[in-house]
Amino acid sequence: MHKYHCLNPIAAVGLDLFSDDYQKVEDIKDAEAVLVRSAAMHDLELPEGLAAVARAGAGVNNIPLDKCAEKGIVVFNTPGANANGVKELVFAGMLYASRDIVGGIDWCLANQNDENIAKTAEKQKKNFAGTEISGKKLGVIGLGAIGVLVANAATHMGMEVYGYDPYISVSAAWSLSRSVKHISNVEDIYRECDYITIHVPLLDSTRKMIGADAIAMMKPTAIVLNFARDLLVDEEAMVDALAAGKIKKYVSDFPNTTTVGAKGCIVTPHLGASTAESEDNCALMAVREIRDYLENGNIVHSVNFPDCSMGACMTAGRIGILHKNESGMLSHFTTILGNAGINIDGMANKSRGDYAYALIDVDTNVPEDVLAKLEQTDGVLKVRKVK
Ligand SMILES: NC(=O)c1ccc[n+]([C@@H]2O[C@H](COP(=O)([O-])OP(=O)(O)OC[C@H]3O[C@@H](n4cnc5c(N)ncnc54)[C@H](O)[C@@H]3O)[C@@H](O)[C@H]2O)c1
Ligand SMILES: O=C(O)[C@H](O)COP(=O)(O)O
Repeated sequence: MHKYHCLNPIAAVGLDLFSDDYQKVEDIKDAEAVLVRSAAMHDLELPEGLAAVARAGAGVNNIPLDKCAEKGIVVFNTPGANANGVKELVFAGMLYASRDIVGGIDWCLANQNDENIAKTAEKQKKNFAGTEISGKKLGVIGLGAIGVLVANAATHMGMEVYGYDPYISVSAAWSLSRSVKHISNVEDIYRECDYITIHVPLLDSTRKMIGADAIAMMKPTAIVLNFARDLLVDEEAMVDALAAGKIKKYVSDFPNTTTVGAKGCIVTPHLGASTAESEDNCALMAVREIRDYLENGNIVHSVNFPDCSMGACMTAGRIGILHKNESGMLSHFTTILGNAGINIDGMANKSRGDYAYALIDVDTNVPEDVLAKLEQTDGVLKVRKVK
């Protein structure tokens, strides 16, 4: 019986994919797999039996990836599964920032008891007027699952779109509209664009990527949208620039004491992926990833180990070895198995940065003492007997 624990509510349509061989447990200590959305895992004690964490979503800054890797815990996310939900909210943010829609709604509520509200509104509406997005320049920083959808949709809204992503994947590049202008210097976006939207992961290299210098380059009419993570932007500098009228609006999906209530800030409560469709897509993908790993040893969409897949096991046994990406590891494994008289039928070994994974199909059951020898090999993080 495989046991899983949910650190956040996960959509039922996903959990329903678990077969009768799976049991939901209330205590993480008992879990072989964990499903999580944005719950902070950095300070959690990770149980010895934990084999996999699936983030039902994109951002994994709430998960200690290296600590998990060192303990042989494979972390997955669900790339693209909530991208459309975010894309739609980005357009809502652009439109909300273009006219004072929030101020207008507030005005209507404040005047709800005015019998002449219809007439008064006609006089007051000029206070909430703004501009249109069609014909404006949009800069998209980060052209992954979300950035590509935003960029492409913006071209259909009549916007002139600039895209910046020095690490763009081949599949994202194929998906990107030919109308999107390729920008190789992000400063061109800061200087030229009316709307700037950021869609990069929060990493050490991207923290405060939009800093005071970048903000100083922007037009006084610029609108910045941040549906990625608040720490990507120097928000103190942003709030100062807004107060001084140096830029027009900052739209963020990440409420905090710096931005909520500050002049020019429109803040939503992390709603990007909070749609039925996104929640279902993420849950389905996350559960499939966990099942494929626990049942077949396959790693698909991991963020701390390489992807490595051999389909379903058709031989007598299969083992998965999570190990450091160091020389000589494979020869240790083959020697230990060979000395035990175990023939290797098939094998895949993939690496990613400091970590690697070997998936080995064998023609006989692998006994406990052989598994122990593999586990005791220097550089081995965890050995899993899949079959
Ligand atoms: N508001 C929400 O609810 C919500 C929902 C989903 C994702 N997100 C956030 O949005 C981020 C992006 O999501 P995604 O699904 O598009 O991820 P993704 O991995 O598909 O795309 C990220 C892109 O950023 C690019 N990138 C990385 N560093 C860069 C840099 N320095 N400059 C320019 N580009 C860079 C990568 O090459 C990649 O193409 C997530 O990491 C997450 O933090 C927020
Ligand atoms: O990175 C993500 O996928 C988003 O920030 C969504 O987070 P959530 O699943 O907590 O809504």
